[in-house]
Amino acid sequence: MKTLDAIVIGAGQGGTPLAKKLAKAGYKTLLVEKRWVGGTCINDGCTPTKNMIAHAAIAQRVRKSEQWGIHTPGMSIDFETIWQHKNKIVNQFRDSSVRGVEATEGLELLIGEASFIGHKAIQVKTPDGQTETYQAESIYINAGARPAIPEITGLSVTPYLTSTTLLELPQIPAHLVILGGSYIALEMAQLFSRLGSRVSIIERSPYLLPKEDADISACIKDILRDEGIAVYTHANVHNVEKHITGGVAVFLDKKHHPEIILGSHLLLALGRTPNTDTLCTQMTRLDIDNEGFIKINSNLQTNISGIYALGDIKGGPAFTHVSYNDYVIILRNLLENKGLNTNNRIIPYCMFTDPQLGRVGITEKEARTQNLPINVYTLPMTKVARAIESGQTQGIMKAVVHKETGKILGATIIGEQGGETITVLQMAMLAGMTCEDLRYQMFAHPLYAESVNNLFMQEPQ
Ligand SMILES: Cc1cc2nc3c(=O)[nH]c(=O)nc-3n(C[C@H](O)[C@H](O)[C@H](O)COP(=O)(O)OP(=O)(O)OC[C@H]3O[C@@H](n4cnc5c(N)ncnc54)[C@H](O)[C@@H]3O)c2cc1C
Ligand SMILES: NC(=O)c1ccc[n+]([C@@H]2O[C@H](COP(=O)([O-])OP(=O)(O)OC[C@H]3O[C@@H](n4cnc5c(N)ncnc54)[C@H](O)[C@@H]3O)[C@@H](O)[C@H]2O)c1
Repeated sequence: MKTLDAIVIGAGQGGTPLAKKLAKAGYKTLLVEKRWVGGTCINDGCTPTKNMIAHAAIAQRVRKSEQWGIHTPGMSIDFETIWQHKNKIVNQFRDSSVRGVEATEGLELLIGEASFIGHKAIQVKTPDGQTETYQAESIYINAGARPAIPEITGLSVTPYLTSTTLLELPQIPAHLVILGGSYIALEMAQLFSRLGSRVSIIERSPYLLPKEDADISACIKDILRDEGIAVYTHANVHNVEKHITGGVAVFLDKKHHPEIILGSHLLLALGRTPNTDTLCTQMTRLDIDNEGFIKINSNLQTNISGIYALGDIKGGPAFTHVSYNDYVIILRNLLENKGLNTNNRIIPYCMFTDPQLGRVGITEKEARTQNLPINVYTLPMTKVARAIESGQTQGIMKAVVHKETGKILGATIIGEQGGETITVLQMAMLAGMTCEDLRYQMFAHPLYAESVNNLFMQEPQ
């Protein structure tokens, strides 16, 4: 068994930079990756979807161009070019990550699947069928998650796609039926609808995006329906089956929905399952929760001293920037003794529908559940100068503010550039600024950010 200073399992968004920095700091480090360097974000997540979303946005602009006096008759979509462009960008990002790893002295990259075989010891099964064994005092687990495939009657004999396999499909589905109504579902729904698919979304909860406030979910639902996407909420899937036409049939329980939805393709967007099962975490007695996520403390340390977990595999908000920030915490604590932790991290995110949904901090319903004294400010995009000038008036700005301190607890912006504009509020939260400070702050005119003044000039509820 080979002994190293550090082993990083999974070349995801936290693991890759961590492995490089550990090696640069003089730790003899092994980075084990079972598939592709870059993990979900680069290969199956953010990069390919955001590239395809950019293509779809152009299609939509052209479609709507006539309203602006620009005539573009004869528009058509060449999916092969879109698909190849997406693949090119993904390969470019992946290759650049591989080059970065390979150029790092003291870092060994091993392609293969790691699993624990004992306390701080792993085996790696390589693609050529060999098995190698390693041990290290420090082990960092960044093995991520994969699409969840829950038990649904008939699913085992029905063809289905996941977010990963949908991106590998070299054609536009005629009718994409999506189970789930959260981030993956909504981004994919609008993307493929704009490229020409008919799209139906089936969400079990009463609202799309069940974690968001009901007014925010309703706003997103209206936007998607306006584009011709069928949305069924509060809809229970009874069973699915392969249809005689070669497509799929989804049978619903709910009385006020059609009993059967027929589509050409079925996409499961029902959350993600942590990759702890294949890691054999019991061999090193790691604490795992009921859903399979690794339990960690606020320093990202597991129950075993020297073993850390970062990114999606530890549960909590599953975003690339969270995984990256986990790496920053671990590294700076190790090398700079900073004493950083995950407590009170202000976590932003952006759903890349068009318009975007930018979010930071807590929602109104979370604040009310915690019995916090709050003021809620809202401003529809129809009152934002920049939005009116640009013809992008769908959406809403919303902020939850502590009644006594005036500090911002959370905010949501559905709007063109919503993800960028929410960052203004995130920075204000980090700086401890109050809504009073922002009400009178000077921003360049006529940016979307300028509407932060107007948001806090509204009468709060
Ligand atoms: C379709 C889609 C779109 C998304 N869009 C966004 C977005 O716009 N913005 C955003 O912030 N987030 C987005 N996400 C979420 C984001 O991709 C993840 O939160 C992020 O990639 C998590 O990174 P990670 O570091 O935890 O792990 P991952 O990136 O998942 O990396 C884990 C790596 O570990 C490897 N691995 C697993 N098991 C083993 C093993 N036993 N041995 C060796 N290697 C192993 C895997 O092959 C993988 O490469 C999206 C996700 C999806 C699916
Ligand atoms: N822009 C972004 O940052 C971005 C984009 C895509 C994905 N992501 C990340 O990927 C993760 C996974 O996304 P996701 O959308 O798959 O999962 P999710 O866990 O966010 O949502 C799953 C949805 O499926 C619904 N559902 C569950 N079972 C169902 C059933 N049987 N029938 C109908 N609906 C059902 C749930 O109510 C929920 O709305 C997210 O947590 C997110 O952090 C981020």
